[in-house]
Amino acid sequence: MPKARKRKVPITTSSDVPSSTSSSKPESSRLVIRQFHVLLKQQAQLQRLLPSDPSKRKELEDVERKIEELGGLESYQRMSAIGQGNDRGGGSEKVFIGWLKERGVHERVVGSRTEHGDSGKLKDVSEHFVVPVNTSNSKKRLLEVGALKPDNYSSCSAWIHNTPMDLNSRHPTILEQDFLLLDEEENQGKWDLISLSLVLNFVPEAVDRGRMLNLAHKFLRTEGYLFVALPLPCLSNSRYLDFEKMHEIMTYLGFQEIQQKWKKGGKMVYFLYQKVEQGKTPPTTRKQVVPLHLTKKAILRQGNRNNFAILL
Ligand SMILES: C[S@@+](CC[C@H](N)C(=O)[O-])C[C@H]1O[C@@H](n2cnc3c(N)ncnc32)[C@H](O)[C@@H]1O
Repeated sequence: MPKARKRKVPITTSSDVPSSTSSSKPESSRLVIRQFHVLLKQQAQLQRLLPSDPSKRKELEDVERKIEELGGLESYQRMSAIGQGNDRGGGSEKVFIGWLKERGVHERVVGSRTEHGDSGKLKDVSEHFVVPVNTSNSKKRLLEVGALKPDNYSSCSAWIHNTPMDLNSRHPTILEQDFLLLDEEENQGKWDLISLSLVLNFVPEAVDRGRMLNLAHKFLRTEGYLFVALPLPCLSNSRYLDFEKMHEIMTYLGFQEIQQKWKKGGKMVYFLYQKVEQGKTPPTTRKQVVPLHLTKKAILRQGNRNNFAILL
């Protein structure tokens, strides 16, 4: 008898919508997270098709209804916060902070400036969010994209000025903002540190993930640090992305990989990148014409894989 084929379960997929989204069990939260990722991807695809194919409206409405039934972004964030504790033994900020300390970043801050402490060195970005303007010895300006909690970096407040941001703010001090829609001119070279922890895998379209990394490069000052955390299967078991390709994408964008952390059979992979000084980047890796193979999905591995990809 032929062997029954196991159904492929991509990293972002699950088959059933759980009947309740209020459970705090890790399996239940993972289920909601996966289901949510699938629906977001479907929503993005349908939104792209809708202008040329109005018949997609009904499908889009169905998908959006399912997102609502799952509890929307708020439910997803609640489940992610549970996952954050259960799967990783705490937030990934610990990894980022540890790496920054190893590099002595915390030692280069003179004094501990408060948000309003240096007159003339502050710039209003909104009514509530004040970010210090770049000075080499001032607190490091961190943009934490995808912040579920406002105080992830409070233990480093002497040397980090954090601006937590999310599509859906869960706290008055978290800026509600889509990173992809930030003003490019206003943010160019403005940040010392950017964190994209479990954010790239939330973004439904591969080209938007590439754009997110490109913007992160633009928004960092030269030699600034980018922290990226992803579920390990995004690299270890993707049809389209592996460690080598990730390295190629990041190098092309103008990042140097400084640290990498993951373990076999583990759930997460963490990277620390540094924005390479303009003059030091080899001319061939600068942003001229993007090599074709970085703009299209190319199969790297066959078999039972997920479809995670990043395209430039
Ligand atoms: C899985 S949670 C990650 C939370 C936390 N950073 C962690 O490591 O556990 C992903 C968060 O990223 C946010 N997010 C996704 N795309 C975003 C964007 N373009 N701009 C701002 N936030 C975004 C989502 O709203 C969600 O709250």
